[in-house]
Amino acid sequence: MSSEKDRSPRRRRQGGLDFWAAPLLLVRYLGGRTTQLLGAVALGIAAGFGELLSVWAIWRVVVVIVDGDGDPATVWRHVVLCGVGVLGRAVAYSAATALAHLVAFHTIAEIRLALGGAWVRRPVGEVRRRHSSTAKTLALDSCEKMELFIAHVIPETAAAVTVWISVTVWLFTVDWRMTVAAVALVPLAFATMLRAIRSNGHRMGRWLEARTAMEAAVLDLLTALPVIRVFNRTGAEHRRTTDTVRENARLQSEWGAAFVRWGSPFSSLVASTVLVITPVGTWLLYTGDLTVSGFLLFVVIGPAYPVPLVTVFHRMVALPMLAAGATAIETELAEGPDTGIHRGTGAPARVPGYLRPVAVDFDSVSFSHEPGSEVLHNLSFHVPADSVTAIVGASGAGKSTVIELMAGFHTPDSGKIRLGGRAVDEMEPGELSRHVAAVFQKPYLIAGSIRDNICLARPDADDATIAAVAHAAAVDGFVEDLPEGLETVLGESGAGLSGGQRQRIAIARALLADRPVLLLDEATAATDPDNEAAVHRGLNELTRGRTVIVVAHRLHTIRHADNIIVLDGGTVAEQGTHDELIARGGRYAVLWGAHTVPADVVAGRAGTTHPDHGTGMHRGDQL
Ligand SMILES: Nc1ncnc2c1ncn2[C@@H]1O[C@H](COP(=O)(O)OP(=O)(O)OP(=O)(O)O)[C@@H](O)[C@H]1O
Repeated sequence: MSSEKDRSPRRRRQGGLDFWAAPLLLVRYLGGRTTQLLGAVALGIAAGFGELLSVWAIWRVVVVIVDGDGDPATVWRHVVLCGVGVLGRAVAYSAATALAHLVAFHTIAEIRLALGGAWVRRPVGEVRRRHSSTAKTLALDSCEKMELFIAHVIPETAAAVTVWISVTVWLFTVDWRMTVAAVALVPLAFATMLRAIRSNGHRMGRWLEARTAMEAAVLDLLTALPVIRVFNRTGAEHRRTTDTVRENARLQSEWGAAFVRWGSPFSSLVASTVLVITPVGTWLLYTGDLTVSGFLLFVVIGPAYPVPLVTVFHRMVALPMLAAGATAIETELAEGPDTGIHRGTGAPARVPGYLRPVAVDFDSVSFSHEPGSEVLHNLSFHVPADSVTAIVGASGAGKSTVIELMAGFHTPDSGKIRLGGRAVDEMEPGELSRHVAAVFQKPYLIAGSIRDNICLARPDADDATIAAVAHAAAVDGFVEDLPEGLETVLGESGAGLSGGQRQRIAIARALLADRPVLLLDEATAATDPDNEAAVHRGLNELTRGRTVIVVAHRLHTIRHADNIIVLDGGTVAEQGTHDELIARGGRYAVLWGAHTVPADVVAGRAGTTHPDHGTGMHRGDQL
C-alpha cells in the first residue's frame, strides 16, 4: 500500500543513492526565488546560443570564402555577428552565474537555518549524542555541494542540452547523414559516463561516513591535546587520527579507480566524433552528395558542439556526493521526534503562578539514555514551591539525568514531570524555559561579549539591572579589571576566564533570567578555592525565593537543604533533612562519612576539623 512513508528519503534511496534528494531539497527551500532560478536558466541558454551564433558566423565566413564570391561586406557582417555572439555569451553567462549563485546562497542559508531549527527543537540529549563533526559535515560540506548543483549544474545543463538539441536539429537540416555520423558516438559516450557515476553510487555513503570520522578524529585530537600530552597518549591518539585519514584516502582511491574505468572511455568517445565524421564526409564528398562547405561545417562544429555537455557531465561526477549529502540533510530534517515539551495542547502560554516559585513533581518517571538500559525507574518525588531540595547519591545514580529531564533535555519514557501541577509535556513551546533556569558544572558560554552571555535570556535588560545581577554574582569584581569591561568578547567557550569567573557569569545569567525554578548541577564542583566564596555568594542570592533542585557531590554545600533525596540506582533510597538522614544511619550517613573522612585527613593536617570552611551554600538566611 502506498503511504506517506513510501516517499520518505529512506524508502526512495533503498538499493543505492537517492538522486532525487538534491532537487527535492532545492524545491523545498527555494522559497520565492523560482523566477530568479528560471531567469538564470534562461540566461544560461542565451549564453549557449551566443556561443552558437559566433560559431555559425565563422562557418558562414568560411562558406563565403570557399563557396561564394568572397564579398568583403558579407565577410565583415559575419565577423561582426561573431563578435556579437562572443560578447552576448560573455554577458549572458556572467548574469546567469551571478543570478544562480544568489539563488544558491539564499537556498543554502534556508537549509542551514532549517537544520539549526531542527537541532534547537530536538531534545538536547539526542543532539549531544552526535559528534560535532556530523553537524559540521551536514551544515557546511553537504550544503556547499548544493551550491554546485544550483549555481552550476542546473543552468549549465539547461544551456548545454538546449544548445545541443538545437544544433543537432540545425545540422540535420543541412545533412542528415553527417548529423547521424556526428552524434553516433554521443549516446555511447554518455552511457559510459552514467556508468561511471553509478559505479561509485554505493561508495558515497561510506565515503561521507569516513570523512566525518576523519574530521571527528582530528577535532578530538585538537580538543584533547593537553590531556593527551600529559598522559602521554600522543602516539595512540595520533594513530587513531592517522587510521581515519588513511581509510579516507583508501576510499577515495577506490572511488577514483572505479570512476576512471568508465570516465576515460567517455572522454575518448567524445573526442572520437571526428573519426566518424571525417570518413563519412569524405565518402559523401567523393560521391558528390556533400559540398566542401557542408563538410567543413561538420568538421568544425561536429566535434565542438557536444563540449558544453561534456563540461556538464564532468560536473556530474560530484552528483553521488551531492546526493549522499542531500539525503543526509533530508534525513536529519525529517528524523527524530520534536522535543516532547513543545507538543502543546492549546493551554495558555502563561500559566497561573508564572514567575512565582512552583512545586516540582516527578511522578513515576522512567528513563533510559540508550534503549534497553533504564537509568531511572519509576522515580517519584515532590519538591515544594520555594524550597531547596538536594539530590545526592553515588556516581551513576542518575542525579544529572534528573536535572536534564527537568530542563527538558530529554522526554521520559514513561511517567510525568509536573511544574506547578502542569505536565511538562503538555506545555506550550517555550513555557518550560520561561519557568526554569539552570547552572551547570560546565558553564556553557556563547560566542560574544560578557554582556551577551549575561543577557542571554533577556537581551533587552537595561544597564542598571545588568549591573545589579553582575554585582550579586560577583562578576563585577573581575570585569572591572578588563579593559573592555562587560563588552569584553570571550574566546571560544569562555577561553581567557577562570572556571570560577565563567561560573559567576552563568550565575549572573540565571539571576537575570529570573526563573521561578532553579536547577544547579554540580554548580560549584569546578570552582577554584579563590573563587569559591564569590560563587557561593552568587548562588545564595540566586536561590532566594525560588524552587531549587541542586545536585552536589560536596555534601557540605547542601547540608542545609530543606530536603535531601538520596538516589541509588535510579530510585529514591531515602530522603529527609541532613540531621534526619544522619540520625537514620542509612545510605546518606555512609556518603557523609565517606565525604568527611578524606577531608578530615586534609583538614587535620591543616589544623582544622571540618570540611566546610564556611563556603557552603546558604539560601538567603535559611540555607
Ligand atoms: N548521554 C548519555 N548516554 C548514555 N548513558 C548515559 C548518558 N548520560 C548518563 N548516562 C548513564 O546514565 C547513568 C546515570 O548517569 P548520571 O550522569 O545521571 O549519573 P550521576 O548520578 O549524575 O553521576 P555523576 O555523579 O558521576 O555525575 C549512568 O550509568 C551513565 O553512564
